[in-house]
Amino acid sequence: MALGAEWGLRWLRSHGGYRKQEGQRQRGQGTPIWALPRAKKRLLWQLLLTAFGFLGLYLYGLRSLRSLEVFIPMGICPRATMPLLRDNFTGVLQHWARPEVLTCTSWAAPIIWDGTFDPQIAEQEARRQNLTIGLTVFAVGRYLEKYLEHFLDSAEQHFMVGQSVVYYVFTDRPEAVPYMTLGQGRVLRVERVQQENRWQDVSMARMRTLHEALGGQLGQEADYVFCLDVDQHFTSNFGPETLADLVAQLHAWHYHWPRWLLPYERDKRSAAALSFGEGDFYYHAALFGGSVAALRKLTAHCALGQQLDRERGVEAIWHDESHLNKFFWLYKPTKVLSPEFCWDLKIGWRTEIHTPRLLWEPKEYTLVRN
Ligand SMILES: CC(=O)N[C@H]1[C@@H](OP(=O)(O)OP(=O)(O)OC[C@H]2O[C@@H](n3ccc(=O)[nH]c3=O)[C@H](O)[C@@H]2O)O[C@H](CO)[C@H](O)[C@@H]1O
Ligand SMILES: [Mn+2]
Repeated sequence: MALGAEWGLRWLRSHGGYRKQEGQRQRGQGTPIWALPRAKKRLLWQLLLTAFGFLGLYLYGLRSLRSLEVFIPMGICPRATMPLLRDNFTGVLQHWARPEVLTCTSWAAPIIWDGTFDPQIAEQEARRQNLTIGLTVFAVGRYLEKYLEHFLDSAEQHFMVGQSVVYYVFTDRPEAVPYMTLGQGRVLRVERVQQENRWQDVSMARMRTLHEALGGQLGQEADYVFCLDVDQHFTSNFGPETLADLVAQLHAWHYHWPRWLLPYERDKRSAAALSFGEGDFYYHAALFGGSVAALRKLTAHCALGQQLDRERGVEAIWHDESHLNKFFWLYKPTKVLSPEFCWDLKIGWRTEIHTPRLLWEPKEYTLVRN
């Protein structure tokens, strides 16, 4: 406070000085900076310093403020729940390996963190079950050139390595999909979708398209499916330990936040609305997955909610993500992935993030969005 007052006084003083010098200013137009009167120079410096100060706060201050959120506890698993915690592919989870984070939900679903599961056991189990795993991704408009190749390349290196995988690329320009040499047991199918006028519509239209695909060939050939955004890439092993009937991803920016602060849709007119007592976690729409039957239900629910909103002339704040969050509130995921599975480097370094599996690409909306 005292500092602010001091700053204000100094500013007023120098500003007054400026006014006094007004006449001089007009006479001396075009005067170089070193020849400016003292008061003006002081004002100039103060403006410059303030601008740099705000820039610094914006670039580093907010980030350091954000890094304090790790001290907001995520909660702990009840002791009675711990022995029950199983990964459907690795068996009992070693939740004691990660005491600093939340490893289960209140409905006893595991939250998968690095170190709590054995990836090799999961791989063997998936092979034993002879599974085919689908990976869907949309690359419409400029998202195709910007992200698709890197996304697929990285998936070849890290996504379900050693398993049968079928990629489904949905795009408005199938001919522009880059040619890829795929590993054994992996195929890529390209499906045409229409371009939409707004990027929000491309994002939301995914739910209906996925619903139809899951009812068709994709649903017949895959046992489990993951549906991903294209503006990210795999950086480490993303294997069968992530599989379950209904899989949700904790949003990297919100996993420490108290529930009432989470960016759910609050407008009651929207089908996605959650009131302040509702919601478990904030889930990220850039990654969700599950069995074909569960995903049929999820995509039908979200597509219908979006349709109802359109008819009422409203749009949920985070589009398909808002509807997804409503769905996961009503129908709880059977497995939750820690933010390690879909991390944003912009958040900065955190001890609890051991091995990021997917990384967000830097957001370059002006380049890719309409
Ligand atoms: C940090 C942030 O702001 N996150 C929100 C933002 O995610 P994003 O900023 O990550 O959205 P986005 O631009 O990645 O769009 C979602 C996905 O749709 C596809 N796509 C989208 C537009 C397009 O013209 N072509 C195309 O192919 C593509 O696969 C893309 O990855 O928006 C989403 C949809 O509302 C969610 O609400 C997210 O929470
Ligand atoms: Mn995205």
